[in-house]
Amino acid sequence: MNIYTFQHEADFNATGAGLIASLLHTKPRAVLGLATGSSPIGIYQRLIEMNQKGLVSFAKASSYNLDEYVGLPEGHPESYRSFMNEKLFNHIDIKIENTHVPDGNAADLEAECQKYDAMLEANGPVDLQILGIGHNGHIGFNEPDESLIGGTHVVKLQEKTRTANARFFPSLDDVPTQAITMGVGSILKAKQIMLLVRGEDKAEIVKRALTGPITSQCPASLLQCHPNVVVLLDQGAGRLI
Ligand SMILES: O=P(O)(O)OC[C@H]1O[C@](O)(CO)[C@@H](O)[C@@H]1O
Repeated sequence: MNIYTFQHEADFNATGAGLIASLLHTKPRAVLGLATGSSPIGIYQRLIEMNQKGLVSFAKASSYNLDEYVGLPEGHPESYRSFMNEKLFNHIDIKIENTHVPDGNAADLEAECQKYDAMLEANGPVDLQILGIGHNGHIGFNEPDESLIGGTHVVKLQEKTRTANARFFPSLDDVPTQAITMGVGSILKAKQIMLLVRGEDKAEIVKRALTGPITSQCPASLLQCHPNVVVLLDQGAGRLI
């Protein structure tokens, strides 16, 4: 595992964007595993700038997002599809039909999960999976539990997760209680994983995940088992490493 701690936000973003861009240079048809959250936003912004200057192209690439809330109306500003369109897809040359986010409004959520896994199986493995981490150690929305699920599934969000995300909604009651998430098995199948973490409030969980015991009570600790993980931290998140 290669862990880098950055003093300056610009270097964090340039390194993350550079890794994605060099993958696309060597493999234009790369399959990208994408994440929402605040940590990748600057990297997406940088990729938009590079794409608009002709320094990188997504024209042949495809993407699979980690997760989506269940039950938000289509076009809701806080849905992860809206986030991705707004923060990245609408501004680069990726073909929107090659971008995939689980459908949290599917009439049959179980069938939607199976469909997502079948697509990943057919078009994967993911070349580069971007991840954030929750305060409780979740990756995607794989919450700490006695056991974890390998494939895409519907998950009940923990109160800690809903509270952390309440800042994006009018009130806690408006935060969905369920989500669809790729499972840890699918995440760990990626050829390379880039974990992005910013903020002092994540320092404890970063330390537990990267140096503590490997346990389902901290899903991000499973990353210690993966052969090709790069971790980008800002100074706050890397304070205890
Ligand atoms: O990037 P941030 O703001 O630390 O947030 C990370 C969060 O985003 C997600 O990646 C969203 O899918 C979650 O796994 C995690 O809760």
